[in-house]
Amino acid sequence: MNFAELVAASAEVGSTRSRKAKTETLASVLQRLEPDEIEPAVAWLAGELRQGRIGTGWRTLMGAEGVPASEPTLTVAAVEAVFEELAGLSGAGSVLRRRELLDGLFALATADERAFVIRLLTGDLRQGALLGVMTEAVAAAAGLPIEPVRRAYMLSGVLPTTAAAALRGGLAELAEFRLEVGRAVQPMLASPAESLADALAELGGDVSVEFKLDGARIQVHRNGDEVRIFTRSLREITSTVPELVSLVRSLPCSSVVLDGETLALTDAGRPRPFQETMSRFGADEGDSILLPYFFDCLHLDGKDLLDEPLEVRLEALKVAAPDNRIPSVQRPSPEEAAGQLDAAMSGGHEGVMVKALDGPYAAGRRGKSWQKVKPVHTIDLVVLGAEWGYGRRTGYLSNLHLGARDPNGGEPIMVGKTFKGMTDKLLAWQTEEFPKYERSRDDHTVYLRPEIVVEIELDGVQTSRRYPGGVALRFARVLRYRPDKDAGQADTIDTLRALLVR
Ligand SMILES: Nc1ncnc2c1ncn2[C@@H]1O[C@H](COP(=O)(O)OP(=O)(O)OP(=O)(O)O)[C@@H](O)[C@H]1O
Repeated sequence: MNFAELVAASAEVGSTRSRKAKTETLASVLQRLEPDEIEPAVAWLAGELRQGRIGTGWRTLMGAEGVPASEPTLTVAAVEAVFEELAGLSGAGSVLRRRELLDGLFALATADERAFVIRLLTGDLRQGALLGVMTEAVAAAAGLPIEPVRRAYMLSGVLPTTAAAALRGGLAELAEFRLEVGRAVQPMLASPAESLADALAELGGDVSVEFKLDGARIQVHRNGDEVRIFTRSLREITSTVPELVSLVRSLPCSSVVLDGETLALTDAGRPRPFQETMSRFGADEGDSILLPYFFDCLHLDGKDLLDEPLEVRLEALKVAAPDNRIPSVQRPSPEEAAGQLDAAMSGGHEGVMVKALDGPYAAGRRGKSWQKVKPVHTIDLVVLGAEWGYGRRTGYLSNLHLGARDPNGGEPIMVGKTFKGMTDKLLAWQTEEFPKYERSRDDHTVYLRPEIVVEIELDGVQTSRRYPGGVALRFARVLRYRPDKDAGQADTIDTLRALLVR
């Protein structure tokens, strides 16, 4: 396929708010691709490179000048070949070769194609929010129902691979995706419940009511002595959490996949701040000790359990990790369930999860069979920009512009601003970190690529004429940043609108 067609389709997807129009445009591109072009094209349309980052900063790119081509001649395959070579470069001569490759590519590219390549290589096109729409487009293009595509995506964790399988091999090839010990799957998510009583009323009595610990999600894979640990967004963190690795290695089983939450505790046994847990997911090993609290078992000793009801998975969990389970009660009376919520809150935790005991592990989407009950209302929003502070905050990036996710895969929709809840340390961090995501700036504000997710505590929302989504936050304050989430996992404008009616 001509690269120009893909570039035009990407622009078209970006310029409409309609989910249907986006899906149709994407599906029509997918149908016209050569088999080898499917994977790169799906990645690019979501603003990603299959090769990850390929070391071409702004500076290198801006050096590539000259008159753009007047006629498009590049193909998707030809552009991918250049990216492949760029990704493989290292050592002596690589700077020169990079320059040559980019110059060669730019000489053949039209102005639109150049702009697309630059935005792709700098991460400016990255659109986690588009993944849901893309999954639907893959199903439509392949003429398949959505469920098998979603399931294969959950099992592979990689949409381009899933798309290639769906389009080239249909249902038969999708069915070949299995849970593979060692390869992360998309985690199952929960829906928010209004209250404990509501969750119990909706799910009936056959539930597990578990502490909702305020740590960070982990997915643990063990095959014999080999252990791998992943975050919520499927990033591998095995090397930074040695204490979890050795604990998992000592569990009484030979192969296992566990889902859980990890956190560090104070000497008094209370949870340490979330930031401390997250910092252990970075490069440094830190000095706090992380403990795992498992709540699900997806595989045990050769048997896949994804399609088994939760009750069976919890039995397996009892066998695999008897001493590292999250506190839970099964089939509680309403009083026992309320007692569980009280116990969680007085232990310094976030709330409880109420889970249907007959539900399979349905990943990737927010289902009703897991419901979270949290007395304090928080939402995850995308940082769109920050204004320079004044007075005591002069020189610091302070007032945040906040956006909710567009469920149809468009740019986040601005819903308010806040400069509340920030410590001096956080202000310093924002000032240092935000310019790395800069899209543009004016005298007052640095505008950012929509990638950073922040958890906001709020009193509610109100209707607004000023903001484009028709809703604005009321008394919003920063609770913490969520480096374990990307913009595709932020809360949607619909979630905020639903708060209007409360
Ligand atoms: N017992 C539990 N069962 C499942 N998830 C739990 C449990 N305790 C804590 N969690 C955490 O809660 C999250 C599930 O809530 P949700 O699906 O809303 O994800 P989230 O958006 O990260 O949640 P939140 O923003 O409320 O922390 C999980 O990702 C996990 O990290």
